[in-house]
Amino acid sequence: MTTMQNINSKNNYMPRICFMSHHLLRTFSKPIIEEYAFRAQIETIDASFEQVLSLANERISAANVDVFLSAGSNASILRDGIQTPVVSIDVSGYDLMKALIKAKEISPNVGVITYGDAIPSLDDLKSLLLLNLTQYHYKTPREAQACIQKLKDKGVEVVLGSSIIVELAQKAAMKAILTYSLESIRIALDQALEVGRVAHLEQTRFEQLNSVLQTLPEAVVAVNSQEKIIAINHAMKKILSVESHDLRGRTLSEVQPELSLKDVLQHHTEDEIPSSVLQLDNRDWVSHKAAIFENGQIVGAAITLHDAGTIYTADTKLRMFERKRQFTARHHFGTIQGDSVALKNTINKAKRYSKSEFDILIMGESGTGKELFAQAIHNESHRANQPFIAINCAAFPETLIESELFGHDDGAFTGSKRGGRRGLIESAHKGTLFLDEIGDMPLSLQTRLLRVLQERAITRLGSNTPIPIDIRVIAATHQPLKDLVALKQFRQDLYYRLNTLELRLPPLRERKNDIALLFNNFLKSSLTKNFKNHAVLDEIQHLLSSILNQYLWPGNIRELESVAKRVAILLPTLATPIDQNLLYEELPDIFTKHSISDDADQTLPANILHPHTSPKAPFENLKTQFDKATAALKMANGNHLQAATLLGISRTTLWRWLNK
Ligand SMILES: Nc1ncnc2c1ncn2[C@@H]1O[C@H](COP(=O)(O)OP(=O)(O)OP(=O)(O)O)[C@@H](O)[C@H]1O
Repeated sequence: MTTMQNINSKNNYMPRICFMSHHLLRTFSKPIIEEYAFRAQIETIDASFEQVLSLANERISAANVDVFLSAGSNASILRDGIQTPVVSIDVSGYDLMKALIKAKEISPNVGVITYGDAIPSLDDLKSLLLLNLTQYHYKTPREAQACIQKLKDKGVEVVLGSSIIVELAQKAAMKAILTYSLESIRIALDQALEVGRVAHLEQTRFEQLNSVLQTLPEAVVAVNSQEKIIAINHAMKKILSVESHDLRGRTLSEVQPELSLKDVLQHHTEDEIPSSVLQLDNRDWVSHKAAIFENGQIVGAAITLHDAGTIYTADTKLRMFERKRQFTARHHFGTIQGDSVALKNTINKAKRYSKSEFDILIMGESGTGKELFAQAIHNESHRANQPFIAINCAAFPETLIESELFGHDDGAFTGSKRGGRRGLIESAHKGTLFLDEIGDMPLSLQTRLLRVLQERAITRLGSNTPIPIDIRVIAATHQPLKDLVALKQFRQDLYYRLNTLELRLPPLRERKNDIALLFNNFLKSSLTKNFKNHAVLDEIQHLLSSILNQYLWPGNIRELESVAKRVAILLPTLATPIDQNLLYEELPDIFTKHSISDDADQTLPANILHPHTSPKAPFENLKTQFDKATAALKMANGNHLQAATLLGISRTTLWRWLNK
């Protein structure tokens, strides 16, 4: 029999209590249940032993119970079999005493039958109340029946116990007294109200979290400390091809051994567990496992699966985003540091060039700021709000640079993107195209580039249709392009086309006035915010000033910047007076004799002092680029930058030659 009492009020939540008891206890409790009808929704169900769990699970599945209220064996069965909280009606010492006194009025031969264990304190009451008291306990209905029989055989006339015992005793024509009191039932109901309220709050919180879990694109499943599934989202159910009801009471390892969380539960680690890749449902997944802790105790674990395909796509998008960022120029003339007349003149010239629409050729050694100037010119020009696209011609193999620059049409080559892809020249439409290391551009591409510059139209690879474009080209090189023209390595017509406006950037050794300023600025911006040792800072600036001035700076400002960074890392470890040996160790290039300009005329080949002279001597007799590169490296004692400078090529080109 079931009865649902009262309805729920939205503002004042009434916990849903399921009172599961033997019908005798229900009848006995009726007045109290009625008393609580306005404080809780109480459903009373008559059940005992084997029916208890299935009836309870029905309520749980229908999600209409917060707490179970039960007594004796029912309470114990429920506690063992379900996760929902269970409050039990307990027999107090006072209840027992009252029942025993009542029993004594009937007969001095009294039997007490309890569920589970015997009550040790009963023996004291025995002598106190002058009773002939026999105590038995049971676990199953059969044992309960056997206890009754044993008492009867002993001549016991009155039996105390739970409602099941009372019923069995009455059937055996014995007198019986229910040990529970109305007061104990009231106490249990009060407790159930509180537990039910808390359980409801927790359930609401769980449902909120669960609904968040359901919206996640990642597949998630969580287990308790016995690895039983406690939460799972749609994405995970789909991968496992299961429904929620298939999962009840099952461990994750049973459902899908590959996702087993037993290792996490056993290893008790709060450290991050490395992710791994697995295959399920014909797809690759990146899995993350983590333990769930509560007050320092491991209470469960969770596993998340990320679709590897989605990760690849996200990675590509991030790269695209990164690439887009490369399409903007950060620098302007204000960021170009230096007070030297040589630099000021160059800046003024560059500013004038910015206002014109002609293409520009920037010449200068590696690290003199060619890209910096190109960006500044772009930002000073009327194209400032349009794309600035930089491409390093030395960094790409010929085949790749062609499609990077010109783009391709659908099916232009194996693996070409469907729908085609626009190249960098097209992407620079309305803006500036910066072609760094133009001297390294293959001849075939020089021809195509010239056509683009003359016709102001671009034809993608695999297409015949020219697309009109409006770009300004700024090309840069550290190589003597005129010499390359003479050697027929650079097209003369392209050279004249590009150098309509020519900007020569002075190497650092030609503007020594700027060295200290640049070094100090780079040093300060590389120091950590909490570095406050001004004495060390002053001493290092003083110690290095003349050394830095004498050095040739083959890598120019880039090299100066990296020297400043190395010093910035060293500074926090130094104390005054500074141990100069530490400086020698950290900056061997700066301190080597070969680097000092006073000696340079005797010790270095001519082209390091006059970098725009031809790279031929002393390597012109060597046949292959590899031989030239290794010979230069040997001469530069393994220093790549110096070797590249000796050859008159960029470091990128040096690497390329070495890999040939
Ligand atoms: N005058 C300057 N003031 C501040 N920083 C500068 C200056 N000149 C160059 N730099 C810095 O030096 C580094 C090298 O500059 P950039 O890349 O423009 O040189 P580059 O001549 O294009 O070099 P490469 O030929 O090797 O490509 C960059 O970090 C740049 O910001």
